[in-house]
Amino acid sequence: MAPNPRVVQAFNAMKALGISAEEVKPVLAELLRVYDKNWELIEEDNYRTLVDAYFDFKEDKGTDAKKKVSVNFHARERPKQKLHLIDDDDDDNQVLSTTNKSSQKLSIADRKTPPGNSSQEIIEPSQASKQDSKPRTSSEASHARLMKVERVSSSPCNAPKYRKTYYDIAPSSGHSVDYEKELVKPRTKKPKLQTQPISTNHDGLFDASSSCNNNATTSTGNITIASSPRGEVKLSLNCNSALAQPDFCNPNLDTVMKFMEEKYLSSCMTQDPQFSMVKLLNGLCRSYLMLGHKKRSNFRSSSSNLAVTQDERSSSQFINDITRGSEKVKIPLIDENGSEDLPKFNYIPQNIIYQSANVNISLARISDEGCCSDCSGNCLSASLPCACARETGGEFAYTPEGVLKEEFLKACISMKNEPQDRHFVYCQECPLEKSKNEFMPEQCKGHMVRKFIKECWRKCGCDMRCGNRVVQRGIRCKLQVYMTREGKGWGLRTLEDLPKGTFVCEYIGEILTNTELYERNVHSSCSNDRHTYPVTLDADWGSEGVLKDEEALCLDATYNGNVGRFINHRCFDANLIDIPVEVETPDHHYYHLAFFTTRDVRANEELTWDYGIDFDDHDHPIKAFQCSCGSAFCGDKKRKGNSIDR
Ligand SMILES: C[S@@+](CC[C@H](N)C(=O)[O-])C[C@H]1O[C@@H](n2cnc3c(N)ncnc32)[C@H](O)[C@@H]1O
Repeated sequence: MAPNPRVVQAFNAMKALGISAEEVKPVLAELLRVYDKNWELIEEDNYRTLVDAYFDFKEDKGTDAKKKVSVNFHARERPKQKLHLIDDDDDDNQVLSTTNKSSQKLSIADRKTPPGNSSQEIIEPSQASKQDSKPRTSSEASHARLMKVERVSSSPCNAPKYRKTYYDIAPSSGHSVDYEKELVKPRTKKPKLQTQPISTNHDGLFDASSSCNNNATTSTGNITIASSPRGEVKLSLNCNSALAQPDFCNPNLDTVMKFMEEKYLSSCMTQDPQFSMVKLLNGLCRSYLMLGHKKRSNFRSSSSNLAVTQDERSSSQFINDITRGSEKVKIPLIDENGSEDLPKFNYIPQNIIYQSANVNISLARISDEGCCSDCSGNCLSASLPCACARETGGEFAYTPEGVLKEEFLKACISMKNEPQDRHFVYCQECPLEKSKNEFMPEQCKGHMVRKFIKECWRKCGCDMRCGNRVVQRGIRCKLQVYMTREGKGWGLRTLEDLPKGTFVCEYIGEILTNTELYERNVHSSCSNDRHTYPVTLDADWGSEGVLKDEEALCLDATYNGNVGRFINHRCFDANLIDIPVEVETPDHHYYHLAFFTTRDVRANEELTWDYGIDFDDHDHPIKAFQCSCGSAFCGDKKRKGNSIDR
């Protein structure tokens, strides 16, 4: 009978690797039995399954130890650039040092992990053939392979254990130097893996731009990705002592994976259109380092599904990104004392209508005079300001650098801090008063006239990079939510210097009618929540006749909001100012409320804005609180001081 051509081909493929048909035969027979004669599974990836099974078989039989295949990722002679195959003429049994001491890198074969160094590898593990289950299809088979991620170190702080992977790691030769291990090179022509070192910066950040950095033995933490032409992929994370502090222990790999899944798979991939592998690997590095720096990490889901890391010794709490990937920047939260409950709210990057608010967004409502359809590119670089600058007196509010123009900012600040009588308008029927007493409303107490910014929008001819589109492009600054020391609860600070006039964030929340807010407040008045989060959108209230209920709006960030909900109040000299911004609605019943810096703000300063509240007004939607803003101009302090004097 003519031999089965598939068998012949398999033998030929193995022969090319220096393995004889005699040796392959029993392995192939066993594979055919396990895979129900599914040749595709055996043939895919250039007979990878067969090769793996062969080596497993050899090892299980405990034949010649010298034939063990080992793969060296940390060799001193790490290939500096692209992939090579191991030279056929390489000496058998050549001993390679796995770790360059000066590089501080460790092989997974190291029995002892020196303090401050760690290495774990995520390796596509051994073939499914080693498992009992029989995959039915090729995709099931590869899925099975991918899903199984072996942990090199079984428990944090323990020395990594040897384990079988689809490449065996030769046992230590009993070298007396902890950092050095010997690996026996294969006698066979097993292709050497291509290693491509990818540097990380000192935050443990994966740096794609430096992925061509050939210096694989640099002492900075890095990720090494190795692959061979046969498709084997090995990802090795290295953290050096500069990154790992004394309390660093290898985090449990399952924990890192779970953390990654919660953080990235649920947020980045589903919500972030900018999701990329670089981001994911960045996250992996960060997560690994972060979790490693904690003696013990646990995950608990608050109502907002945020992954919280707690350090049990210092009881500090840390959330890597409260936005869950919904902003362009991550916004971490930290509570150094771990004394407070975590904020319970749902992060939303854009306002959302709760129920009855009438927010009429339609292109038809934007007149041709209300947009710049003839513009293109960047409106700020046109010789004459376009129609969108009309709202701000024929001049754009922004500079080409993207900050607010000095004069515009100055005017906004002075209207807020030194309001003149002419800066107030009075409603015929004030929605605020009406919600308090529908049948016998009191007289309107007045609403401050506000200067608006008007940004270009969808009907305009310019593009998204137009300098007159700042707020709509979202948060760009590095911010952090932290627990204040003055008893104000959570606060927001900047992690970088911010020039005067910089856009920081919007105040985002549910869009409620004033009546809805009032009812919400009545219902929640018995709750113990000491903080309140509403903002009235009353910039235009006095200028029209009588507003309908669904036109008198506010934003409530109590249950749904963005980072703006954490900005605390400061009397008079706050470093942020809230400015109304018209984007998609030409009427000013609804608008965006954007925060800009009032001066240069240094990194780590708390960001504050003046809520404009009257501490004597107990009916104000923002519940009165004892102000600890620390400002020399604190209205609450003055008020108390006066009442004591009296
Ligand atoms: C919009 S929230 C600000 C974030 C809030 N601190 C938190 O922990 O969620 C407003 C609440 O913060 C508190 N707050 C803000 N500024 C304050 C200040 N200067 N002094 C004391 N409490 C303040 C008040 O309880 C107020 O109702």
